[in-house]
Amino acid sequence: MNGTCELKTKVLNRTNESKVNNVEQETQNGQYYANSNVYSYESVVKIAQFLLDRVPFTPKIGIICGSGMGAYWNKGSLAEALQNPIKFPYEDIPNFPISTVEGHAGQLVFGYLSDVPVMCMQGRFHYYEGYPLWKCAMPVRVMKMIGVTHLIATNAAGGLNKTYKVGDIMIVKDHINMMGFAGNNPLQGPNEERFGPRFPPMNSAYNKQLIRKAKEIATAEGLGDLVHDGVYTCLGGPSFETVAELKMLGMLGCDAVGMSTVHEVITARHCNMTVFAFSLITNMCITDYDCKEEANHCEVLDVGKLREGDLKHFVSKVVEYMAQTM
Ligand SMILES: O=P(O)(O)O[C@H]1O[C@H](CO)[C@@H](O)[C@H]1O
Ligand SMILES: Nc1nc2[nH]cnc2c(=O)[nH]1
Repeated sequence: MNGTCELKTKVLNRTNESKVNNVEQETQNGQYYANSNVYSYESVVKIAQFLLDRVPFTPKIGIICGSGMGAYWNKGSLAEALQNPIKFPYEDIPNFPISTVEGHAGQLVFGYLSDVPVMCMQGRFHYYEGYPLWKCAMPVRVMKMIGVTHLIATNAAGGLNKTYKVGDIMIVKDHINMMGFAGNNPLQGPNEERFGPRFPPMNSAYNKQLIRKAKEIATAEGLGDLVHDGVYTCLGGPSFETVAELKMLGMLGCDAVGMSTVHEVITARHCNMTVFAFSLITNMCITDYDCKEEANHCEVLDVGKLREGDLKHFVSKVVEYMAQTM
């Protein structure tokens, strides 16, 4: 595998400061909230318009590729499989953050999956990269402004549920917003009603019909043994969890743990997108003090590579089904 576990040379200091300042200036209006989103509604529309001006179709399905699933060296990966792709490196999109994590190529790709137009984030943004949650989730709003109604969020996660195995797929049926417990939420700050309501409900965040159908698809495609549904939780990272933390998360009812997705889903539901999400279980969480193994990002990327064919096939079928229901 090319480039496994070498930190990208593109690091935060390549962020275009003047671009970021533009957004801040548009939104300050004499009031600045340190913890709140500096992307005004208009600035998100502008980003969407920049992309719409350059793409001859408008996708209704948006996909976020998890670690290893959107790596540029994984030629068989989901993002690399889009037909007739039009690619936008993040640094070329006005006011967009950049990806700094190995396994996240750092580009938006528009193209066709099973003849259905989609847009795909080949690389997402994480809190531990230094981005606030509202910035990590901002591209979801761009998707919405482009016309996306259905979000597929994928991630790599550690398996807490003892019945899971490395390489399994956990369809997310619910999440526990641990960062929210600590008062951190992507919707913090003044609410922009044009995106959604001040107090969005989350009890039906993950579409039940899609969960049911995805399980049927998995069975029909011979992936039934790999697929579970469960509860995902996101911690801030970048450190992996201690044994005590993992034991606690298990007791709380978490089946898988990662460092993403929850803030994207909250933002998507806030603007009324239909959400489907799944985790690729890339490692089993270590809850035994005598275990000599340690969690590591190489393993996460390697399992993404191993499962790329199955995941591409699974997502293509889910996309086909979604397109029929629109
Ligand atoms: O959630 P994604 O981006 O798939 O990646 C997961 O894998 C990385 C750790 O190996 C972390 O970024 C964690 O969030
Ligand atoms: N927090 C966390 N994120 C992950 N991403 C992939 N595996 C893991 C894990 O074990 N813990």
